[in-house]
Amino acid sequence: MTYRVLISDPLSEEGIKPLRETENIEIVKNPGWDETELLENIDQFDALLVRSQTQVTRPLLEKAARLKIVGRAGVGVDNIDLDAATENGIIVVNAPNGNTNSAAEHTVAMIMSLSRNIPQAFHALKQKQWDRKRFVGVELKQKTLGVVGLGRIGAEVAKRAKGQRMNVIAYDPFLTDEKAEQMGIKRGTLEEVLQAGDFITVHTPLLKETRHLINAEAFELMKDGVQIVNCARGGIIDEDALYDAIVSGKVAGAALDVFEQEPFTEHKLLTLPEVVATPHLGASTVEAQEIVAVDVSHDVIRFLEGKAVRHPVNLPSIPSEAMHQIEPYFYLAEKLGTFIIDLANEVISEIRISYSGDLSEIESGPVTRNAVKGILKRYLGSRVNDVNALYLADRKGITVSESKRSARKGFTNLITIEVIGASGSRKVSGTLLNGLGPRLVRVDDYQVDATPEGHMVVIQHIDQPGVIGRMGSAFAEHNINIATMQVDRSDVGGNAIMLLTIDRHLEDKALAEIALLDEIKSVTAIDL
Ligand SMILES: NC(=O)C1=CN([C@@H]2O[C@H](COP(=O)(O)OP(=O)(O)OC[C@H]3O[C@@H](n4cnc5c(N)ncnc54)[C@H](O)[C@@H]3O)[C@@H](O)[C@H]2O)C=CC1
Ligand SMILES: O=C(O)C(=O)COP(=O)(O)O
Repeated sequence: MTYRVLISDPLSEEGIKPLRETENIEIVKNPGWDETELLENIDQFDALLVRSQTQVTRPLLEKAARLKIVGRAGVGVDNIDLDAATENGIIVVNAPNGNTNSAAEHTVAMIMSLSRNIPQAFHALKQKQWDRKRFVGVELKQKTLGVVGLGRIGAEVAKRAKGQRMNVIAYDPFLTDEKAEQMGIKRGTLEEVLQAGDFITVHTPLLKETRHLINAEAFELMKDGVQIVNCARGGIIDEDALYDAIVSGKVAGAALDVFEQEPFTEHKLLTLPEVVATPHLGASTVEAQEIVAVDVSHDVIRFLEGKAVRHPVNLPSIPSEAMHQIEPYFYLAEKLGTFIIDLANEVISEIRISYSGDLSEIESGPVTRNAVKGILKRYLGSRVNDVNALYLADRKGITVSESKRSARKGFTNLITIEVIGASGSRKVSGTLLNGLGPRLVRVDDYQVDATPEGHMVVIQHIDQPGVIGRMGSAFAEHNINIATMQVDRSDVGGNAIMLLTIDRHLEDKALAEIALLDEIKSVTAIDL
């Protein structure tokens, strides 16, 4: 199968080498499509790689019938409708580390441009004006830099500011006193940071909570003559409020790399001499572009090869060590899920998944998603995957719960999936046997031992002499070879179960005839 990858923004050619070197990947790079053409063509692609320009909207994602993954070669994913991606089972990955250094360096360049009026002075000189008085600057030494958002980039900016002998005060909901002390900076509330900064730089993502975080009231709190830097996202600062604050003289200068609407050629802030700006260049270095493109290419390859991605945005990120531990259970969980929904054979309202033994200590979320995927596949086909399994279960009104028990129950690891429908509860348990792979070990309360794959049949019957023989003959009559057979019973002469693996699918006609035999209570064919 050939995977088709669309690259719709300028990505480093060097950086996408891993994709070019992977067999079965066909790349369409920068075809120059406008929004309508992109919408018309998106259904031909399995993967879409973007930077910040392409707007990955709900209509686009809903049209993208083949799309499995969106790779953002950079950090901010505010140009991607994450809810729509999740609902449509499309994983979004980004490259969060590759451009940190470049964005931090750009921020420092912006702070220094502001403090020494470099862009304005250069512009005047180009206009043949040798004007030294107008461009007297201020030193950074002993000034205070207020950092709002001390994540990867904010922290790098803080370190560099310390190199300029600035005092740094930062606000981030995750910043602890210990971390601040370690970095030699001060921790403050948002208000304290706004009040203390001679320069204020924002480094948060653009979220509902951070939209217009720096607004008219925030400017009111600031020192007169404060200078503002935004190399994070347009929209964190209210541009109208910034314009007013500059015109009123409250803000002495602003350096902006990002804007509420991009791209543009006319902007009212750019009419002000106090504003210096770049067209979203924070990550635009040869080095950063190569790293982010390599990172995102590797994640796309990993995903298309069925491996866990390193930087998921719409799935919880699992450290690779933990992933290594749980990945072997994905297959087992999915098969158990499909097995139990076929056995239950009715609309269910609840899924209970329990983990025992070693599994009680694992990060079980991804395993649960695979179990739910196995169940929902029977309702929803290939539309369901790890990304949307829980969302789709919720939308179908099915509750999913997890429990953990450290008791071993005879197995070092055991997953039990119970589904509950109108006629009651059905459950199945499976384990991963060291060196032997996945095993189905319990169906309802009966002990079995089978590999959960291929064609299986579950027969509920009465424990009486001759049933096993008659069953063998019945399958032989339909020319179906029985590969394995497991039998267990509740008590002598009571209810019993037979679990067969057979060499081909059991057709409805044969199943109906077998089900008519005496002592047989039910026959269920399960194809895993
Ligand atoms: N101009 C450019 O070309 C580039 C811009 N960026 C942007 O820079 C920003 C920061 O990127 P990273 O440092 O990599 O992200 P990050 O995720 O490492 O850091 C963001 C920090 O913001 C904090 N935060 C969230 N809400 C907050 C709030 N209400 N108040 C204060 N702090 C809050 C988070 O706790 C986190 O520590 C993002 O918006 C990203 O899109 C990133 C790279 C290049
Ligand atoms: O990584 C980010 O968040 C950026 O803003 C960089 O954007 P870009 O890839 O240069 O369009």
